[in-house]
Amino acid sequence: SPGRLQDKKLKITKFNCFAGRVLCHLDECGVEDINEAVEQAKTAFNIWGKMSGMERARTMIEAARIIESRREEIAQMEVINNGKSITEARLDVDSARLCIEYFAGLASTLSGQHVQLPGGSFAYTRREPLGVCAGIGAWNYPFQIAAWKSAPALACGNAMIFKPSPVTPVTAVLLAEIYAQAGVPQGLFNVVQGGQETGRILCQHPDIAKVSFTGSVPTGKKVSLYGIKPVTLELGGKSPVLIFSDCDLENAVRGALMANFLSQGQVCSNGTRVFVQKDILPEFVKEVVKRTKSIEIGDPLLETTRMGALVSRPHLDNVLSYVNQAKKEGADVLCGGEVFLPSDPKLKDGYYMSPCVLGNCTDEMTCVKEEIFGPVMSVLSFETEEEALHRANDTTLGLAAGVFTSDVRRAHRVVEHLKAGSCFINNYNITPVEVPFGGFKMSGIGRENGQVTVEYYSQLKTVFVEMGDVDSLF
Ligand SMILES: NC(=O)c1ccc[n+]([C@@H]2O[C@H](COP(=O)([O-])OP(=O)(O)OC[C@H]3O[C@@H](n4cnc5c(N)ncnc54)[C@H](O)[C@@H]3O)[C@@H](O)[C@H]2O)c1
Repeated sequence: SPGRLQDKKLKITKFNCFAGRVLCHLDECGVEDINEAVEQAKTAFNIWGKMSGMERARTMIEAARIIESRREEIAQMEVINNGKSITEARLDVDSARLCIEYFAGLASTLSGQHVQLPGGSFAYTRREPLGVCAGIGAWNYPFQIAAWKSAPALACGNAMIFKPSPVTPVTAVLLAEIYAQAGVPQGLFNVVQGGQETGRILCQHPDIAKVSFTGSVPTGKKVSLYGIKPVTLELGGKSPVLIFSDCDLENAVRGALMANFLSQGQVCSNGTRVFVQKDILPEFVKEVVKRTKSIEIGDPLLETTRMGALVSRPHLDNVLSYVNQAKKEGADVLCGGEVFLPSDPKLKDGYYMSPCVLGNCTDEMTCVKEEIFGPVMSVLSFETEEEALHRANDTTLGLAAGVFTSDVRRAHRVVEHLKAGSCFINNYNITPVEVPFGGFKMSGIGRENGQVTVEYYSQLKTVFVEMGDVDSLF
C-alpha cells in the first residue's frame, strides 16, 4: 500500500542468475532515504551546476578512466548481477565508458543563441540544467543503463538519483563509487534500491525535476502520469527485420542472430519478427537453425560461453511458456526452447534455456505479437516489399527495425516507411553512443545518446535585453 515503506524496511533478495543461489539482501529505500538522497543531490547540484562545462568534463573523463582501469572487475560483477556472458558484459562496460567520454566532450559545447532585435536591442538563450533528475533502470543492461542516463545528466550540470531494477541491484553502486572517486561533489550521483514503490516515491518527489525511465510499456505509462515534469521513456519493442532475397545471405543470417540472441534475447531493440522473402526462406532457415544450435550455453564467466543464464526463475518460466503457446498456436519449434542443464553441477540451479527458432509463424500468433524478452526468434515469410512493410508496421510498438538488401534504393525506401525510431540497414543491434537511440509509438518518448540528448537534460531560458526606453502604452 502507498506509504508502506515509511515505517518498515522491506528486504530485496538478489539471486545469482547463473547458479541460482542467494547473492545478497538489500533494504528497500523509503521516503526518508529518498528525502536524504534528494537533499544531498540538491547541495551537490549547487556546486556542479555552476561549474563550467570544461570543469565538469575533466571529472567525467576521470570517471571514464577509472571504469577502464576496473573494466574486468565491473564486467565480472555484471555477469553475476545479470547472467550475461563475460564477453558481452565487457562490451557493456565499454559502452558505459564511451558514453561518459562522449558527453564529457559535449559538456563544454552547451551554448545558446544570440538574436539581434530592432533598435540595438537583442535577446539571447541560455541552456540551463534542470536540477535533480531521477533515473530508473531495467535489469537487462544494469551498468550501461546507469551510465547512459547519468552521463548526459551530469554533462548538462544536473545531479541524478538512480534506482536500478531490484532484479539487478549491484553494478549501479559501482558507478556511484567511481563518480565519487573521480571527484564529483558528494551525492551528485546517488543510488537508491527498491522496486516499484521506491520508484514511485522517487519519481513523485516534488524536487525531482525530470525522470528518465527504461523499462516496460505498462510501467512507462504509470511514470508518464506522475506529474508535470519532463520524462524520457525507453520502453519495449517487437521489432521487425526484413530480409530480401537480393541480400548478402551470410550477413543477413549473422544479423538475425545478433537481432535475437544477445543478452539471452533480453534486449529491448531485438528484431524478433524476422520476415524472410519466400524464395530464400529454406536456405535462410537452414543456416540460422544450424548456427543457433551451435551457440555455446553455460557458465557466463567462461571465455567460450556465448549465452549465459536468463535473469530470474520467473522470467525463464515466462519465456518457456511463450514457446509452449507458440506450439499450441501452430508454430514449428525448429530448435531449442527448452530448459538447458549445464554439465557443471554448480550451475544446475541456474536459469538456462536453449535458444529457440520458431518457423511457420503467422502475424496473429502470440509469439509474433508480444514482447517475449528471451531467446526466441519468430520467422515469417513474405512475397512483396509492400506486404512486408505493411506487416512490419502493424504493431503498437516502434523501437527498432532492420532491412537486409543489396539494392541501395530499396534499402532507403524501406527505411523511410518503417515506423521505428532506430533503423538498421544491413546490420542490427549496434548502438554507438554518438547516435540517438529511442522509439516511435508506444516504445517511448525522447532519445538517449547523440547530441540531441542534451535537449532532454536541459532547459532553454530566453533573455530579452532592452537597449532603448520602454515604449509604454500607458
Ligand atoms: N528502450 C530501451 O532502451 C529499453 C532498454 C532496456 C529494457 N527495455 C524494456 O524494459 C523491459 C524489461 O525491463 P523490466 O522488466 O525491468 O521493466 P519494468 O517496467 O518491470 O521495471 C523497470 C524499472 O521500473 C521500476 N518500477 C516498477 N514500477 C514502477 C513504478 N510504478 N514507478 C516507478 N518505477 C517503477 C522497476 O523497479 C525497474 O527499476 C522490457 O519491456 C524491455 O523492452 C527498454
